[in-house]
Amino acid sequence: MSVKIGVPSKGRLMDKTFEWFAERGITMKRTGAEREYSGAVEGIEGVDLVLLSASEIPRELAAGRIHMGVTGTDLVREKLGDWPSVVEVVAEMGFGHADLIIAVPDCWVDVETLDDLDAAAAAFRADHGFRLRIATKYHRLVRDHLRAHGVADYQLVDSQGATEGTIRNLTAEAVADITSTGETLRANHLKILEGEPVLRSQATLFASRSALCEGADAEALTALRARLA
Ligand SMILES: Nc1ncnc2c1ncn2[C@@H]1O[C@H](COP(=O)(O)OP(=O)(O)OP(=O)(O)O)[C@@H](O)[C@H]1O
Ligand SMILES: O=P(O)(O)OC[C@H]1O[C@H](OP(=O)(O)OP(=O)(O)O)[C@H](O)[C@@H]1O
Repeated sequence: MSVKIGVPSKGRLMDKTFEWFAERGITMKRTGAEREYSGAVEGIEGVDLVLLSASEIPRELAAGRIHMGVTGTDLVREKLGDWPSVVEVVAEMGFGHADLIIAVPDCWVDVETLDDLDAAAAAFRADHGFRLRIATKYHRLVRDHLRAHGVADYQLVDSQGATEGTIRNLTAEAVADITSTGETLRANHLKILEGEPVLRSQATLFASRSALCEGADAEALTALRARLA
């Protein structure tokens, strides 16, 4: 079986991934019609390109349906429990940098840190009779981070996009989301809590540890690993 590499199917992550492989003598390109998700690999034998949503790449690696895959560290850590036993980090690729942060409205002048958030959450519950809501799609990472910092009196509400808008829409009081330039937070009058982010993420090339991968062409895999080393 050829070696299958999963790559994000569109946008900057795809373009930068293609550039990264090109710098190592491997040409990846989309083929077919403009909207057709088919691709090809040149410059190395026995390697196939699989174009996928970045958020589905962790699951495909875990299942062993792809042997290698490029996606953000954030998505692998969020979607795979005990991720080091499921995938191996082959290379951090030096692009797609983003921080997973927790943010609250600018106007919450008494809330600058996680300790402040904890106090505000207790007061919020006493005032409103329900727990302060934090909108996010990163449930596992945010829950672990808040537990590690002793924040308990909150609830997560799911938001799969436009998360910074949930406060304006009155469906959450705080958000936990990825930021890179900070523009979306500023535009929505939100400020990041002080301290380390929940996670610093970047685009990373992962290899699957799944037994299903054992069928991959060993020669092609060795040649590919050597090229990427
Ligand atoms: N503003 C940003 N700057 C840098 N990296 C970002 C930014 N937003 C998201 N990312 C990163 O890009 C990766 C893909 O995120 P995204 O949520 O867009 O993927 P997706 O849900 O698979 O997209 P789609 O389903 O639309 O194909 C994640 O690892 C994330 O950290
Ligand atoms: O710090 P910034 O540079 O402003 O980037 C941050 C934004 O980028 C991502 O959203 P995306 O554009 O992927 O849309 P989404 O909200 O639908 O996920 C992320 O969820 C933030 O909303």
